[in-house]
Amino acid sequence: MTTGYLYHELFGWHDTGTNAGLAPSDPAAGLQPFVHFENAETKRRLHELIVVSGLIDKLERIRPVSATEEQILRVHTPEYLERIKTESALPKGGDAGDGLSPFGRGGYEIAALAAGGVITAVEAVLNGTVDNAYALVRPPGHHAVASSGMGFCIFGNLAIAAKHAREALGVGRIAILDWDVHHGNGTQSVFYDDPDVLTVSLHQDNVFPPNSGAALERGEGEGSGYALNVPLPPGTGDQGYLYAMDSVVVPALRRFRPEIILVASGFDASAMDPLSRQMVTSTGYREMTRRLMDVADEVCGGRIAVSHEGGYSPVYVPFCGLAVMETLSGQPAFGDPVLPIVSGFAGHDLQAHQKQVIDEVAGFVADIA
Ligand SMILES: O=C(CCC1CCCC1)NO
Ligand SMILES: [Zn+2]
Repeated sequence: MTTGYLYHELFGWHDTGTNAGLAPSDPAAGLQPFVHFENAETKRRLHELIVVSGLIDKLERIRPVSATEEQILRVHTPEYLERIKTESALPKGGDAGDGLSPFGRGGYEIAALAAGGVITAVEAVLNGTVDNAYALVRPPGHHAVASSGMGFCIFGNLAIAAKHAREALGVGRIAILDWDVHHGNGTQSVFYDDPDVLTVSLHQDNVFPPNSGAALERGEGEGSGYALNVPLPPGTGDQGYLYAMDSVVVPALRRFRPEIILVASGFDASAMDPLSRQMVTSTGYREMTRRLMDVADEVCGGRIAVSHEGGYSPVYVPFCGLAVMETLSGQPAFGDPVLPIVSGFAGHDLQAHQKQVIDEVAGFVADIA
């Protein structure tokens, strides 16, 4: 098993400042400066654990190539691209559009490298250089829509890569699984009317974006039935996520039979994340990856390309990310010292109210032709 791995130190230089990802500091309102939730630390710590654990020696290092304007414009409007480039040239940078997604000077070049990194990883899987790949990129991308960034995202990294695969490389059907704890609204919006791109999002119910990712968001026009959303109740743990994999994701992929599976891999569903209330452990991520690989072996020669999204626990993102990459590469577990704590939490078993939500969405899978 050859697993590609892509990381670049420039991703750690994406400057999101000290507005905590909430609002600019405002002493009168009691808002103190605080590092942005989306900062370099969790990604850098994951990269360093990959190195220190020795897993790096079992991975095929892939060097990112920046996305071209033409590639970015397959998803984003010219006006949006020009605004990002203009603000990126300013001494203090700018914001992708919602006031929560700042970037420093040169932010455009780093965001283009992130999008291009995912393209590079997808190309390596499609051309057989590697069997599967993990692109540890930053800034994230799954919230970005055509005319704006949002939710810490600037460009729709995975959407741009999927468009490239289809329009430049002639790939037919593509499935995109989003297990970031927040709804993959941006990716979904790009392909909402496209029956050749299946988007499946497993997320905590109505966290971000607000009022986004309901079970009845199923696509539109020709794409009706090719968007699946599983809005999981807060507190869902490993067994709830694995039941969603077994009941919705795997059956949908079997019916859809993509030529490659892309994954928006956030670790903010983990049991130690500050921006959500789920309880997934490294074992949960390991098992989710295992199930995905098994169905990928069945339907698309094992072709999987993963793009890093959210995840804000400096302590636990590293171990969750390592578990995914160990599984992708077929390597033994290095160990997770946090696991005894989080796996002991009550509520990891599948709960009736979680099963009810998942079973409702499972009923939609039959509409995939
Ligand atoms: O991890 C994220 C960012 C979510 C935050 C954006 C504003 C409040 C929650 N999206 O996947
Ligand atoms: Zn997220």
